Amino acid sequence: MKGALQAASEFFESSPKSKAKFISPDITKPVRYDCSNDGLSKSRSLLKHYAHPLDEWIHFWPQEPPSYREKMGKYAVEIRRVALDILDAIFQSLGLHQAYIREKLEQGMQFLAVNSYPQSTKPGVTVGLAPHSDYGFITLILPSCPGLEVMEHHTKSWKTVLQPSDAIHVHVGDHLEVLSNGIFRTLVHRAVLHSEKNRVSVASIHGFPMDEKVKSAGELVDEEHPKLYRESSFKDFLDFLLSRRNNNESYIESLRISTI
Ligand SMILES: O=C(O)CCC(=O)C(=O)O
Ligand SMILES: [Fe+2]
Repeated sequence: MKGALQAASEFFESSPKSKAKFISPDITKPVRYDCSNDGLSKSRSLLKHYAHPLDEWIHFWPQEPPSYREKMGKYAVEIRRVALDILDAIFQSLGLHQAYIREKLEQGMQFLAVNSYPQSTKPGVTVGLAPHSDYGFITLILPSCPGLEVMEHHTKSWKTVLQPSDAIHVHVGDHLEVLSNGIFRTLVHRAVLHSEKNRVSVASIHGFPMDEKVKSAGELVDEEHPKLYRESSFKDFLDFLLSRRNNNESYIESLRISTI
């Protein structure tokens, strides 16, 4: 965990030229650096890269700092193991057929969002990353210091996530809401700037393979519990992002089946 945070900080501190290599308007790129700070990223630089299967993607990752691939690669493998264990427990709690889901997760997507936020220069709350929910089943976040806030479901108010050292924060994403047919709810969250220091975080997002549709599990749909969401894949999610540009609809809202 220390190695991942160190690799993240050193990447953002590396020369503008070495980071610029990864800048691309194409959001489907397996590695992409974005420091444009508009829309979602109010004040954040982002390095996003695919991480599973590691052998397929690691040679696209940054080589600056020289230890980046080794440190972030080690973290990616370990955090995926934790994520799959947590997902196993979640699916078990829902009474779902494990083998099918396990198999899809084995081949599934993992990507890392490596984030960097400057220290806040103004007093009061300054948002670095605007409110959003994540697309996958679960997200595991490793931050260098506090700054994450989550929208509590029942009060609709922001709660600061306490950040004991060496702790990983885990939250539910859109596709777990779909798969569980609304039993697990996606979590809206945002990142605020720290008043005294720069902050980095590494978010690891886990889902099914790129083209695999996620739908509400058959075991959780019956006459009393109608299907609440349309099925979709990671690819559909990317298409949604590309087509959305002009409105603020969230992905999960776009999947909801109207009951009226
Ligand atoms: O920096 C954080 O704590 C949150 C990052 C995040 O929400 C994301 O990368 O999707
Ligand atoms: Fe997020």
